[in-house]
Amino acid sequence: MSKTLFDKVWDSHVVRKIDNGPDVLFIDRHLVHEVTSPVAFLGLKNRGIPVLYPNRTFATADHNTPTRNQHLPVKDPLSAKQLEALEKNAAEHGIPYWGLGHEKNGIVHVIGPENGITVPGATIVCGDSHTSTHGAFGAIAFGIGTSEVEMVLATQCIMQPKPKRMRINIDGNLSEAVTPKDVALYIISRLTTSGATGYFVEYSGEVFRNMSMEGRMTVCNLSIEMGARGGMIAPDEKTFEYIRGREYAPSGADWDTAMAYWKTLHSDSDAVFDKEINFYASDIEPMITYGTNPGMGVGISRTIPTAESMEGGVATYRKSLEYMDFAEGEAMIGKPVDFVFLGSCTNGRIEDFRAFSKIVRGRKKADNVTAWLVPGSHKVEAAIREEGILDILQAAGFDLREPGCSACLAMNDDKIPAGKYAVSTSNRNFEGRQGPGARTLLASPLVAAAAAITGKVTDPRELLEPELA
Ligand SMILES: CC(C)[C@H](C(=O)O)[C@@H](O)C(=O)O
Ligand code: SF4
Repeated sequence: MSKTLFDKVWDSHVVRKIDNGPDVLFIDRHLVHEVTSPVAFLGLKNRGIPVLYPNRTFATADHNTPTRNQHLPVKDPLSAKQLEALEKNAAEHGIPYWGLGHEKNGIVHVIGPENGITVPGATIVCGDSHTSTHGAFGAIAFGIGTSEVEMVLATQCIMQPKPKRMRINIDGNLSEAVTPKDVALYIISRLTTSGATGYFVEYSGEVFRNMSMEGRMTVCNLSIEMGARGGMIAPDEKTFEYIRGREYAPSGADWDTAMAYWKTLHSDSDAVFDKEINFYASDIEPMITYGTNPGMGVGISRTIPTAESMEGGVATYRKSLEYMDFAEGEAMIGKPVDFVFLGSCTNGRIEDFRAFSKIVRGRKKADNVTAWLVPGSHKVEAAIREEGILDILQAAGFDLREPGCSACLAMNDDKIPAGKYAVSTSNRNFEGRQGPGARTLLASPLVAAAAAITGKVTDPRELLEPELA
């Protein structure tokens, strides 16, 4: 029988089917961070249960971590406590732990792929919603709650109702300065933040085939922001090349066995989806959000939609604009910007720093902008130095911080002050997300770089050298 990619991976991990209930799924890889794991470990302790497969579990510190002076003790007492708890729990259960300063440390969704933990056909969970990122490799990856983290630590299984299948197809070629982030923000603006609720999405078509692995990760990362349980892309040569030789990836004869399986991981030509959606690459321009959810995005050259043009939720819409201190019908171009944040599990990878540096090369940071450039991991940081990107950034008046989630959610020292506008490459623009009262404009690294140089919302196409576009 023909199957979708999602069905192939899901069905091969079902340990037991419960009548009229969820499936019990085997979980290949479990990623753990300091925020959602302490209570789960405590639960195990109280019940006297060990971690079943410590070697399928990987722990990193990312959310509560400072992005300056990581060699010094963490000042915030709550953060310090969370980090200590994770280190202690990992040591007690024999789980690899990559704490602050460790060469493999970084944001959980950046380090998984980087170290070859993320592979096609795997089931991957983490107590974190953006676990969907790992779907870029053709894995089924989704976020879970703390009680489920405990369940996975104890049994390496999870109970999950099977989501429905959606396919989003985009053919054609992306225009100049249109990045994977713009593709994702475009999809969410069209589907809304609940448009894929109850579904697991497969992205297909030329646009995703032509995308780098980093770009695919950005798109899958944002799947959760349209309500999807996760998103995935069929693995291809690019995927295999990315994984080959990474530390936790299969090697030798295991590589050949893995490849034989991975090559079967695509939706069969006559596979049936519960919902299919088609968009066209030529309709997408560099995007920016104007409101307080990731679905409130427009092409950067457009104006803020009027309340009348919104389908329902006018009161929420108006409240959102009030929070942003924006008015209906205003142009986005030219809006003043106080902060620029380049980083997060959405856009904190090397390709994002390359894109940012393309625009800032040979120019100067605007005086009115505070810029926080935060690599997603130490490996990204090392690549930024090795590729000479740091020199370009420094010459333009920027500096680099140390890896972590940083201003993506302000659970650490990096908080955007109340009332200030931040062009941010992260994934959420909810009220207070980047700090109490902070106002977030989600965008790509190119749009962020253009804002950092001009001090206002600027179309990146104006600043790109034609041959670099
Ligand atoms: C802290 C964590 C539970 C949270 C998540 O699940 O996504 C965070 O990573 C976020 O991005 O809001
Ligand atoms: S970078 Fe942001 S979205 Fe990603 S895991 Fe950290 S807080 Fe969550």
